[in-house]
Amino acid sequence: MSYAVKEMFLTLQGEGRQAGRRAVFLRFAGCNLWTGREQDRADAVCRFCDTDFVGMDGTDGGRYPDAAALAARAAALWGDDRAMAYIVCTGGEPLLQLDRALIDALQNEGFAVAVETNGTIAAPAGLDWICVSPKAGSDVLQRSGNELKLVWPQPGSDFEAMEGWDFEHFLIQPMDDERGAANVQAAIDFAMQRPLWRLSLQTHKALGLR
Ligand SMILES: C[S@@+](CC[C@H](N)C(=O)[O-])C[C@H]1O[C@@H](n2cnc3c(N)ncnc32)[C@H](O)[C@@H]1O
Ligand SMILES: Nc1nc2[nH]cc(C(=O)O)c2c(=O)[nH]1
Ligand code: SF4
Ligand SMILES: [Mg+2]
Repeated sequence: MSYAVKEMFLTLQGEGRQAGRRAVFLRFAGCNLWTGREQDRADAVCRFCDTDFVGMDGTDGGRYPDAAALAARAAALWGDDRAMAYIVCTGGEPLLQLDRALIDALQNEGFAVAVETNGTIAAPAGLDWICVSPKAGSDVLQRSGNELKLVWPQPGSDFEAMEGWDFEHFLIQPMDDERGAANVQAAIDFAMQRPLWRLSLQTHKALGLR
């Protein structure tokens, strides 16, 4: 199978329980909850997305013909010492494309393979780290994983039901939009009221990292 990739780059994971970890980011093109076009945002299921995932025009973007070719380029971005090699598959919605063949190829290059998903598509077997970020108004099929990261505030999110899902970590992350500091305060209030949940900040934005 071929893969449509928006961009790939080396940075630090900015969010969640792996924040601060050196990581290759593999951003797939396309999402099932928004076209990515601004004129469609108001009618989308997911309306707060902070990411351009349209097309294949970013750094190291393009259509990769097979899993081995994509994994080889990711490995070149990481460098030669693969002892702690870590790749975050994101998007867009990575589970539209990430399959067992690509997970195997990435692991053969020495990567631990993480995914950032909206949870509407069940994850393939073999992943090393699963982050599910539910979107209000969508049906979450993937109810297990390593971390559940809820962007807040999101009216209509059933966070009490989520607390019964099978995750190691529950994170509450302020929505980055024009309300800015009010959303940060809302997330702080949430974490203060519900000790199961920890605050997750998008540290890469504050630090000027990609
Ligand atoms: C761009 S999404 C791509 C992966 C997948 N489609 C998903 O939604 O999880 C990566 C992460 O950024 C989060 N995110 C997107 N827009 C955001 C925003 N405006 N503020 C805070 N987090 C946001 C998502 O919830 C998700 O956890
Ligand atoms: N540094 C950095 N950390 C991130 N964590 C999740 C991201 C994403 O867009 O999925 C992201 C991103 O785009 N950059
Ligand atoms: S599901 Fe993820 S990639 Fe898709 S629009 Fe929402 S935040 Fe963006
Ligand atoms: Mg991002």
